[in-house]
Amino acid sequence: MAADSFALPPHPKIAKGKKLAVIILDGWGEQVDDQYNAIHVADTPTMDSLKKGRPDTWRLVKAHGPAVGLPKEDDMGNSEVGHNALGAGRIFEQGAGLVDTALQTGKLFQGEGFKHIQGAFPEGTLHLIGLLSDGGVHSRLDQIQALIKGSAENGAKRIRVHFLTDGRDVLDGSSLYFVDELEKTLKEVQEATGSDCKIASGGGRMEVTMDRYENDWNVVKRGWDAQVLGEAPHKFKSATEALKKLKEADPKVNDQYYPPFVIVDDEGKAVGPIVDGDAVVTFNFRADRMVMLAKALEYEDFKSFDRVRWPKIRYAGMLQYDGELKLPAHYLVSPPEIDRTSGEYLVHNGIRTFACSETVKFGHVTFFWNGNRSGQFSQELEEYVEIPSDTGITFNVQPEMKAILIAERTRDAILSGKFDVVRVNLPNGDMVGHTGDFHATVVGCATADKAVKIILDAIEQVGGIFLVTADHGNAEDMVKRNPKTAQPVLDKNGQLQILTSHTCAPVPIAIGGPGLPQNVRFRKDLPNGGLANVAATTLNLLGFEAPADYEPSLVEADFNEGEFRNLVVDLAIMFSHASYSLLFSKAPSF
Ligand SMILES: O=C(O)[C@H](O)COP(=O)(O)O
Ligand SMILES: [Mn+2]
Ligand SMILES: [Mn+2]
Repeated sequence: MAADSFALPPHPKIAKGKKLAVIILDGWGEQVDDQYNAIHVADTPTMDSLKKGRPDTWRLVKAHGPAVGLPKEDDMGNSEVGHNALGAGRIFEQGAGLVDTALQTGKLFQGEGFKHIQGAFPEGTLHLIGLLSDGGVHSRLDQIQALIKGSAENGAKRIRVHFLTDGRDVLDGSSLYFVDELEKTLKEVQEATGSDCKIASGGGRMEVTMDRYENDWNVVKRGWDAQVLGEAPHKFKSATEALKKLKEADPKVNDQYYPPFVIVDDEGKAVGPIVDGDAVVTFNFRADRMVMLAKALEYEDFKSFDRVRWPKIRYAGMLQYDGELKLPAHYLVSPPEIDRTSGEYLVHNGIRTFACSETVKFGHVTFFWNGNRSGQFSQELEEYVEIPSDTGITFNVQPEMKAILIAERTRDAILSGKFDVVRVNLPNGDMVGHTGDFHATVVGCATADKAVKIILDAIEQVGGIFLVTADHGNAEDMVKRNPKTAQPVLDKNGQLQILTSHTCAPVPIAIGGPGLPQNVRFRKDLPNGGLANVAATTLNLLGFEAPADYEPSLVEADFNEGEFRNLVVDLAIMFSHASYSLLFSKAPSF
């Protein structure tokens, strides 16, 4: 597309020139207000004040299922699809659905990526690495099963699976079930095709491999040692034995945090290290938590940790994870082509942008926001600030996270006058919510609310506009519920089942600030509005018309500000004429 076609016409009724703050509360949905809703229990005066009695400037938007490009209505939202929709202003079919289609049509096994790995099948082993659950956020069990089956049918003679247990997008403790299902599939495929299929290593997703945004390379190194080198502090004969024994040894260990382990044969030898001539597929479709491993597997020049051995392999991602870096070079399914994001439009229209979060969410307001593209569109017009996250602790230990620092940096950016728009992600509701620690999540939500206040105060000072929303639910529901009655479900011991995952709840969106023109309010004719409608909304608030193919803006302006000012002046003149006429007992002459 030619650069000038990025030029956006001015909005006919909303003037340019007001500073805009776009605040994303990560994992902050709207749900029944009971004692399991950490947002409800938390002290959140700022968010409460944006809602109460403000139907024109507060509403809910959809953040799950097809509204954000996911295959099914019961697919909970997540950060990738949520921020993609927020930034791109359109709904793209996301990785989950694209992989489904490629598997159903069989195209996955005919594409360039599969042909690439197939080259290793005659002599080498096919290794499959990724998250084992049916969460549907990073990967899905049924896709992994289809991939194993299809690979064996298409020539893979030896398959080794290196899995990561979940407990974050699904209930903690469910990993035993998923391992069982995986073992069944491996056995079935082995019997049906004669391929030698085994689990080779494992570990919990937060402890092994699935770090993101380079927060802690040790996580990836622990995985590398187990998956590639076949070395880990724990060795077992089977994955089921591993999960059971590790839990017995340390009852506090949970699915998210299992230490790395390798599966060994009767001689104690690892059954599946990755060696020269092998093929590797990282089967997560979601990018953020696979990029670091992809770099370790793919880059010759790599210094983030000592790989000890860098095997010469044929590697493919389930998808290409980074369109800008072209990482990895080979992939089984083409990623959604998220183009012409709102960030790109802004730089073409001279808007100066500040984006900020802490490491664990930094890529959300940059990489995901920009359509899974690393780097800035413009060095001159954009500044991206990353506040280092805590490492080596779970976020319930420090539930305040870096929210106040993010807010203070953003406040300073607003007051500096150097930016037209700031966008931030406040991580607490999500990151602390994922720990399942209710009280810590309450503290996290209260902190996020304080951070919102800091940013809103700065907007007040500069006469600007704010837009506060969220990317999906999490902290508003911390227990598993019966879908019909909404009552909490107890486990067989009569205990509440803690919900560590996201939800399908809608999320709030609020606009305001002294710069919000009095003629602007939320439309009432978009009851099904979702996150993809937010980009056009922000462009409007900056005084631009949104691109024609963007999902419609959530705001309407019933007359323009100039008209509004004229009306006020006319009324004032009328009033003074009337007073004058009355004073001199003459009939008003207008
Ligand atoms: O990766 C994670 O932390 C979870 O699977 C999903 O959380 P997010 O979508 O909020 O990042
Ligand atoms: Mn999120
Ligand atoms: Mn999350």
